[in-house]
Amino acid sequence: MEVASASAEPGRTWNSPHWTADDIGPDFAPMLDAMRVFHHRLAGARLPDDLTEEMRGIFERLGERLLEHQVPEERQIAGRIDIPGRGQLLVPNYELDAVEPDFLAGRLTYGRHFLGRNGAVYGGAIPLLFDSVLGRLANGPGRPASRTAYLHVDYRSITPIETELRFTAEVARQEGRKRFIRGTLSHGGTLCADVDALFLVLRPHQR
Ligand SMILES: CCCCC/C=C\C/C=C\C/C=C\C/C=C\CCCC(=O)SCCNC(=O)CCNC(=O)[C@H](O)C(C)(C)COP(=O)(O)OP(=O)(O)OC[C@H]1O[C@@H](n2cnc3c(N)ncnc32)[C@H](O)[C@@H]1OP(=O)(O)O
Repeated sequence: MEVASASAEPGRTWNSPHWTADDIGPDFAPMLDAMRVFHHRLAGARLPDDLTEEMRGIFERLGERLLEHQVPEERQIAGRIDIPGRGQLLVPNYELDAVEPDFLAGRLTYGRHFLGRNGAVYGGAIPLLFDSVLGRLANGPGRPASRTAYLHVDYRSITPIETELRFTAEVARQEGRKRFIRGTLSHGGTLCADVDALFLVLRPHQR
């Protein structure tokens, strides 16, 4: 496996380090998909004690096995690879339908893991999505790395779980180091939330 340095490279962009499917083996992405399904079912479950105990044992044993495979951030795969979900479990998985230099559009479904109350997505999971999608646009190909300075999210209507949602993100304008990006999240014709964000291109000493 070739090891690229994410943090020491001044011109790094969205895709650096550039891990490929060869770096993860055939089972990594399906294993994460299984974990996602597990998260949703766990959030929706009332567990009997014997199953809780069995699961605790399994997780403790698997957690122990992961210890010997810990790597420094520069070699981390999670969140650094261009596969659906970017190889991590923090941000809800989404699919991109349109990828242009100044515009992205896509779809996602928040599962039960992201439930707040009454069938609605937990509010904080929405800026999480926006930071990821808008951050991806802000740090797109040919753009030097930038960091979120603010995300202003307005919740316009309840965002339902287990329902396909659509999002957009577009570069509104660029002023020097400042990239102003806005986005929307909708359900059918209903706007669920929108966002105005500022990303600041990093100065040479910043990382
Ligand atoms: C955790 C770091 C991650 C870095 C990511 C880097 C690379 C990405 C590479 C690949 C991409 C991969 C994934 C992308 C996916 C998601 C992206 C997520 C990105 C994040 O999730 S990242 C974590 C959250 N993020 C922070 O942890 C920021 C903490 N913070 C700072 O690091 C500084 O605060 C900084 C750098 C923002 C600014 O500091 P600075 O010293 O460079 O700039 P300065 O203060 O001089 O401001 C210059 C001009 O911007 C105006 N300005 C500044 N801040 C403003 C604000 N909040 N509101 C309105 N205006 C503001 C000033 O008013 C001035 O304006 P003017 O020039 O007109 O006077």
